Amino acid sequence: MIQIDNLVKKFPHKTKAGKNSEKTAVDNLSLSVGEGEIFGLLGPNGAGKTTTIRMLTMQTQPTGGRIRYKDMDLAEHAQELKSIIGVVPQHVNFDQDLTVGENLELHARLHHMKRAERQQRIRELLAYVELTDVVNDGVRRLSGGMKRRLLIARALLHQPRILFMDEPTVALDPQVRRRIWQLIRQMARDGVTVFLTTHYIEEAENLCDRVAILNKGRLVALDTPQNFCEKLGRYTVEWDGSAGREYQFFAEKQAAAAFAGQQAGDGSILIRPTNLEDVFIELTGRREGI
Ligand SMILES: Nc1ncnc2c1ncn2[C@@H]1O[C@H](COP(=O)(O)OP(=O)(O)OP(=O)(O)O)[C@@H](O)[C@H]1O
Repeated sequence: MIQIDNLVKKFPHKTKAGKNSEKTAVDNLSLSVGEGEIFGLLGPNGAGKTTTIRMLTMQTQPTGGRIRYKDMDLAEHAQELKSIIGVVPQHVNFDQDLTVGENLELHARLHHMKRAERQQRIRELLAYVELTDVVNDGVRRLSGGMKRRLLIARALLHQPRILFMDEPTVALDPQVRRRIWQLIRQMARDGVTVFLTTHYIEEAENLCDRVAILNKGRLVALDTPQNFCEKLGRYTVEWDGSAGREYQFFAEKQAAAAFAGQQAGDGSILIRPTNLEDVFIELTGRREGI
């Protein structure tokens, strides 16, 4: 569905000495995403996630490389391919003076949808994201979670086959986040391919079929959350070492237990299932600022 080959984005940059230079935000990224998949791009701040999504959604030109949707080159078929993609931006960008319904109406008109089709689709989508009751409310009055759901409804109006979501649950509380996850899973079941960025490891682990870990613009690893954990070792032993918390990974529970047993008397020792955060830390070396 999505094929990315050797994608590069460089920005002009001034060095500390004031010299003109270039900064590579996305460095030779190649990956592919299948139809109906929920694919996550996970990385710390500045990893290049937003820049990648901006290239994939034609908001900025790549410096190099190739993007294809359904075997069609994005650079050659931009107009045609625009109709199959939807975008949920990181920041809420509605017209704040309009109601929920008016915002959707405006967007549908921009997509040249006919009146009857517009009305039906808006009704369907408001029901889908459970916002029917607030159709006549001004968007200013919506909660953060409602605004996110409205962004999703707006992005789905023209029935895109691929939905790009940049940090879909940033700054939402855990309950609202889970509600959005349900909605994303539902969309994937309905056949929409979802490509999202996140810096929440829990989001990638719970929601994504496959996860690409990006660090400093480079693809560090790509796999299913389950395979990532199995490759590292399904069991983690952690304890307070001389240099802070230390971790060791084991494929078998008995081996983890035997290792922990050798440290008898250390009250800080813990055996638990390995999670994607352990994988992320091993691969990026980052324990904070994810
Ligand atoms: N328009 C721009 N001009 C110059 N540098 C840029 C521009 N946009 C992004 N960058 C740089 O490119 C790198 C990647 O930024 P990007 O926003 O893609 O990262 P990110 O992974 O989305 O981070 P975050 O989680 O903070 O949103 C950063 O070093 C950033 O400073």
